[in-house]
Amino acid sequence: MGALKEIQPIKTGLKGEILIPGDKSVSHRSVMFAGLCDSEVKITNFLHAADCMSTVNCMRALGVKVKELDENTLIVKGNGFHGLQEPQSIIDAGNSGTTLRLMMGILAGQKFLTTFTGDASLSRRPMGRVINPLSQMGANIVGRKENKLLPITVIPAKESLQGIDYQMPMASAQVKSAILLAGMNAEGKTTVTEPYTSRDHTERMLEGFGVKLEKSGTSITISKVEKMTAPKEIHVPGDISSAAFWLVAGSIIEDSDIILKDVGINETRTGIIDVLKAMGANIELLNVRDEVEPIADIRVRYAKLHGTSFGADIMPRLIDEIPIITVASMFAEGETIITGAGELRVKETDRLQVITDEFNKVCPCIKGTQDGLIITGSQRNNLQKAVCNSHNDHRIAMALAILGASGVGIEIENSECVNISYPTFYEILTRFE
Ligand SMILES: O=C(O)C1=C[C@@H](OP(=O)(O)O)[C@@H](O)[C@H](O)C1
Ligand SMILES: C=C(OP(=O)(O)O)C(=O)O
Repeated sequence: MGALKEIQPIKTGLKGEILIPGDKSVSHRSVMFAGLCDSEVKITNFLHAADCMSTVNCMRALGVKVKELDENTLIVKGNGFHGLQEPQSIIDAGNSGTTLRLMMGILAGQKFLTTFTGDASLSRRPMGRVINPLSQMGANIVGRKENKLLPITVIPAKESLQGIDYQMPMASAQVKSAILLAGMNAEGKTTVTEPYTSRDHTERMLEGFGVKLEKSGTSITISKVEKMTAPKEIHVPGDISSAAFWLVAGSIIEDSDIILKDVGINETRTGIIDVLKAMGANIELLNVRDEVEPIADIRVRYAKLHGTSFGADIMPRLIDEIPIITVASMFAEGETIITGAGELRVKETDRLQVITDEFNKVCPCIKGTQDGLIITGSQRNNLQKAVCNSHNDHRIAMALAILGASGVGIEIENSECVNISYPTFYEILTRFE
C-alpha cells in the first residue's frame, strides 16, 4: 500500500492567488514536436510531473537532446523530421496514455523498431483503438492480447504508410492525434472524423510548427510532411484540469474568493467552467489574452450550487474533470445526472466504478450507471471522515482530497499518485488548512 495522507477540513474560505502548473497535454506535445525539428526549442512553464517526464525519457531514448534548465524550463534539440533513432532498450511509458498513444503515431512510419512497456494501469488500458487505424495505414504494430495491450512493439512497415479516411468510434484526442501524427509520414491525405470535437492541442501546435491542416466540422485532414519548423520558444499555459480542483473548492467552501493565475482556456477544455456556471458558480475570466492557446486568470467565489445534467456532447471538453465535478455535485442542491461518460471506464482506473466505491464511503449518495453517475446533492452535513483509496489514480486522489478538505477531513490511501499530473497539489492545499 502506498502513502496514507490525512487531509484536514479547511475552516475559512480560500483566499489569494494560486499559480496553476503547466498543461499536461501541451507539455507532452511540446517535447514531442520540438524533438521532430532540427533547431533548439525552449519550453517554459513545462509541467514537471511523472507523465510528462515519461515523454521526455521517451524522446531522449529516440536520440533527442532534452536539457532541463530548471524544473519547468527545457531546451529540446532534435535531429530533424527524419532524425529519430532506434532506442537501445525498451521504453517505459509509465502511467501515461498520452505518451504511449501519441508516440505510436509518431513511430508508425519509422524505419526502426521500438518496444514499449508501462505500469500496471497503462498495461490494462485499450491500445487497439490506436493500433487498428494505424494498421489500416500499413503500420506493423504488435501487442499482447491480439494487439490490444502493452507490451507493444512498433516494427518498421514494409512499405510506406498510406493515408486513410477514418471515422473514430469515440471522441478521443489521443486517438485523433496518433492518426494525424502517423499521417505526417503517410502517402496521400489522412482524414480523421470524431463524433464530437476533443481537445485540439495537436492541431493548433502542429500549425505553430508550420504543418498544414484542413478542418471541416469534426474532421481534420493532414498530408505528408517533409519538415517541421520549430518556434524558438513555447510557453505552456496553466492546466485547466489542475485548476479544476480549485474551481470546485472555491465554489463549495464558504467565504472563498481566489484567483487562479495563467490558466489555459482553450474552448475544447473549458467544459468544467460551463458546467459549474450552469450549477450557479461564480466564476469570472480576467485578463484574457491570446498566445498559441488562449489564457486567463480565473476568479472564483463561493456560491450556492444546484444540480445539473450533462452528457456525451460536452464530455470531451471535461473528460478528466468528472471526479471533481462529482464532488461539486455532492454539495449542490438537488440531483446531478451525468451520462455519456463511458470513456471514464478506460482511464487510469475505471473512474465511474472508483468514484462510486470510494466517494460513497464519505457519503452514500452516488449511483453508478453504465455510462455515467447520478448524484444526490445537499450532503454538506452528511459527510463522514472515511479512509478512501485513490487506486493510484491521480485525479481520484485530488478529488478525494477536495472532498475531505471541504467537509470533515479524509484519509487517502495511495495518495502519492498526484505526482502524475500535479506534484505540488498537497503543498498548496495545506496552505489553506
Ligand atoms: O490528448 C490528451 O492529451 C489527452 C486526451 C484525453 O484522453 P482521450 O483521448 O483518451 O480521451 C484525456 O483524458 C487525457 O488526460 C489527455
Ligand atoms: C487520462 C489521463 O491521462 P492519460 O490518458 O495521458 O494517462 C488523465 O490525466 O486524466
